[in-house]
Amino acid sequence: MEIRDRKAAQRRAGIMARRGLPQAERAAANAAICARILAMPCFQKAENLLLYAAFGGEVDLAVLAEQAARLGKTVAYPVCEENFTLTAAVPGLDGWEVGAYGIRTPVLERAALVRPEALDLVLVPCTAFDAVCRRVGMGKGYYDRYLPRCRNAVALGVAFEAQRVPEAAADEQDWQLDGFVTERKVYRGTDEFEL
Ligand SMILES: Nc1nc2c(c(=O)[nH]1)N(C=O)[C@@H](CNc1ccc(C(=O)N[C@@H](CCC(=O)O)C(=O)O)cc1)CN2
Ligand SMILES: Nc1ncnc2c1ncn2[C@@H]1O[C@H](COP(=O)(O)OP(=O)(O)OP(=O)(O)O)[C@@H](O)[C@H]1O
Repeated sequence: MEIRDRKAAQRRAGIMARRGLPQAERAAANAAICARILAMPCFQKAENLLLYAAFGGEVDLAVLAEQAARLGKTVAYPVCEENFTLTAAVPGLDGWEVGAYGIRTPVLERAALVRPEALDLVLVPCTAFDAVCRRVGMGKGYYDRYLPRCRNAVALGVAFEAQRVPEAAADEQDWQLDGFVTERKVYRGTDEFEL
């Protein structure tokens, strides 16, 4: 099978897997993942974070966002712009709308922007991943284009164990993540940073 087709199949299966988690299991896994990230040096040291607003059964990082704000960290969210680029935006007062793909998104006009080089930690959603931290996303390449610009940030994938596959269908363009966090453990992708 072509890599493109394997990717599409893993994407479909991963979306089904993350949506199919029973409510109680999902809640427990979300809590465990947030607790795990909270304990990581790469989170504790980070001043500027890029999170995401969960949709389609993704790991929900709301508890982590709350704690990060309480700790005085800057918490930005991705906004989809032209040519599949992302902008990191910190929502202002009354600063949310339903944006591209039906995802809750900061209103750019009321947001403070964070430059990609200023980010210390990027939490990356996925549809499927593997133990060496290859990632399959939603298929538009937003993060593959954006992560190389975040040259000072730890890129940490976030997923449920149910989304893990033996070998993710990644290609040359797919950005290698520094690690992946699930409810079970932290997987290490590179040794560039302390996680
Ligand atoms: N929470 C969250 N925010 C994010 C992302 C993400 O994966 N999760 N993104 C990460 O890139 C960007 C948005 N990328 C997206 C790309 C495609 C589709 C989408 O729904 N595509 C198809 C259907 C996909 C399918 O079911 O196979 C469509 O357009 O209909 C959604 C988001 C930026 N924000
Ligand atoms: N760094 C890049 N520069 C330009 N185009 C890219 C880059 N990375 C990926 N693309 C293109 O984007 C499209 C989608 O890529 P891919 O299937 O890897 O997305 P994905 O990683 O699953 O999605 P996402 O990052 O949005 O969650 C492909 O056509 C690919 O060629």
